[in-house]
Amino acid sequence: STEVPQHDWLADEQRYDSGVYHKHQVVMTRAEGATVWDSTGREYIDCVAGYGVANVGHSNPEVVAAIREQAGNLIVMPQTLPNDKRAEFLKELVSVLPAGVDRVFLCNSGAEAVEAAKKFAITATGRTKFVSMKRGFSGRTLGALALTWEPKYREPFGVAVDNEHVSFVTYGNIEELRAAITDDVAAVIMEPVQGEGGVRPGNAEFIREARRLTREKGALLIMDEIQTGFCRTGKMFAIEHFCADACQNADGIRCGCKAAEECMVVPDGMTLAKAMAGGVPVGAFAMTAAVADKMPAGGHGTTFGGNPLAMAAGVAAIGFMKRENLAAQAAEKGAYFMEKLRAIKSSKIREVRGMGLMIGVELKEKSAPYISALEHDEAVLVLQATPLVVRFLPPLTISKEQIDSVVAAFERVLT
Ligand SMILES: Cc1[nH+]cc(COP(=O)(O)O)c(CN[C@@H](CCC(=O)O)C(=O)O)c1O
Repeated sequence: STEVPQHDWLADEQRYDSGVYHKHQVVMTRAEGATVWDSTGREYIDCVAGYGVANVGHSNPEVVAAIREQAGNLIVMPQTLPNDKRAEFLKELVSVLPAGVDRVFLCNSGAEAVEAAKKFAITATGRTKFVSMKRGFSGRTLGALALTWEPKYREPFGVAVDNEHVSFVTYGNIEELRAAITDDVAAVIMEPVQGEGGVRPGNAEFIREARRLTREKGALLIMDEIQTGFCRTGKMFAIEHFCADACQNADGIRCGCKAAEECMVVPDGMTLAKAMAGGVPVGAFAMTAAVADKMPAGGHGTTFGGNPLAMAAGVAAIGFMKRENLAAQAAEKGAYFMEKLRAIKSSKIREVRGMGLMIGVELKEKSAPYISALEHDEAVLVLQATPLVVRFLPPLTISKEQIDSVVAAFERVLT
């Protein structure tokens, strides 16, 4: 049952929490697939999925079984001591990454992956400047925050956020990008589809030019696939949408199949996290050998990175994605979802945009009241992505019937 004894969990969480989060007045106790239940037994359709983490569905049975088995065998083992599950995960992950991006630093979150990316880029190039994107989001830790555009996230921390070494360019603007990549730039970092910044898909010309310019200038290209990765956008990784068609191999799950120097988009590094282990906290900076080999031994580290529990969950999650062809599901359901949203006749909608099941609806007014109405009146959970955008990040296992219910609910709250 999802109902828990009527202890006031909400009061306890609010009393002891740090206070950084705006707490919704609910207590979520169980989830399965794309459904969540609260402590009163109320059932929700979930288009939050833990901020785009539960791609394989909440409590995916294969992931749960893998966690159960591993928990009984071995939960912790630091990375100085090799482990079978970690080796299996690394092999499975590299099998779906672009060719040549086959050395991985394992950690426990997206921000940690970005922090690692910065350090590896510095040792790989001997440079310390970065180019990031306006409206980009890289994380909340101080190093990742310096690459994150939104001033309200950075301002409270003043000069502790190192803005001296970061320049921001308009996403998609090749001229600005060209001017920003000076000889002291270690790396350009960008999301193939900007998520928290309002669900803004990139375009092939910009991404290919970023690849060409960074190669020319001796800087790294780092693609942040923390939110777009693992089937979310209709491909295993979003950069595959921007490969030249000729580069797509038969099963389409792997780009960069050409030699790296020819490939138009294969990055020097990719930051990964969120859905990678089916919901268990995990992060990674995947990179080429040329980048990995320049980091001094012992130059970075993490206690929990590569722990056998997360690794076992990750092996199960990636296996599920491949076997269920989850990327194709996301592509098909995403097209269906966006078609239904575009069919809504409402003067409040400015634009429906996205890729696969990473969808944003930009309204002509603040989205917060509609997000709140969806939760309270319609039992549908959705996210914001800047003040005007409603963001839908459902589990990729969501059913067409659930999509229809979400669209009908959205239409009702807009009228
Ligand atoms: C592209 C991207 N990069 C890095 C991160 C940082 O990952 P982590 O350290 O594991 O949170 C996130 C989190 N994206 C969520 C931001 C949540 C927050 O406000 O903080 C999101 O898009 O909502 C991203 O979407």
